[in-house]
Amino acid sequence: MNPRINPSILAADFVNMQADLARIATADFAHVDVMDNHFVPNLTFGPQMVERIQATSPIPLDVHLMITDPDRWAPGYAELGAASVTFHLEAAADPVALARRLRSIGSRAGVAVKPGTAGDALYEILDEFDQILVMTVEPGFGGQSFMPEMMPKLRALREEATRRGSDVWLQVDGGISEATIAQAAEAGADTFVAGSAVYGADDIAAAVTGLRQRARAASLEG
Ligand SMILES: O=C(CO)[C@H](O)[C@H](O)COP(=O)(O)O
Repeated sequence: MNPRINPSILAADFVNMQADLARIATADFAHVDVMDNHFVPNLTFGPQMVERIQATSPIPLDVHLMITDPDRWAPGYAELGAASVTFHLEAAADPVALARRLRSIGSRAGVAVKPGTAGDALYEILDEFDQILVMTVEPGFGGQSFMPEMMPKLRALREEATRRGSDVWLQVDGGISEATIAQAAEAGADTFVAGSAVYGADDIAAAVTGLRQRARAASLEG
């Protein structure tokens, strides 16, 4: 497994975004949290800002939409050129139609599930997605504690993907650090979002490398 490390720019300095994007150039994707203060009780930014981030980022964008009515808004983020667009299963009226639309625009289609949402709702529609995001905190804020109780859901999704011969990426987001990443890797995650653990480090490139190494070692053992 070649783990992907996606720093969450929720932990970046919003008024020095260009510099903070440059600091994560050795990572795989910049994870961009779009929050609308409806689906989650926090507000970040919308398409105008994401368009500028897309133009400025040295690495592709992994957009995570924590918004209501993604059926209406998600395609616009794919049209901006985001490499992946992930919407929440809980918010989408027609997840399959939306995933197909995102793929038709040229973006990877992702679906996210909150901690209280079961993963098995996705089994029958796994092939419609390029990545599944298992939230390991309640979405809305950075700096929260990792929820190890999400690992059975992640493990079951990995087993189901393997059983179906699916190459879907399994992503985790929330509380990922050097102390927690191994658990998620052992349970089957291959893509790791980390905000505080990356932007809070003195040496960001070393933090990205450290997370990658830990995930790779754990996935080999797991
Ligand atoms: O989606 C998110 C919050 O909803 C963030 O991406 C996530 O919380 C990352 O922050 P940290 O690594 O500090 O937990």
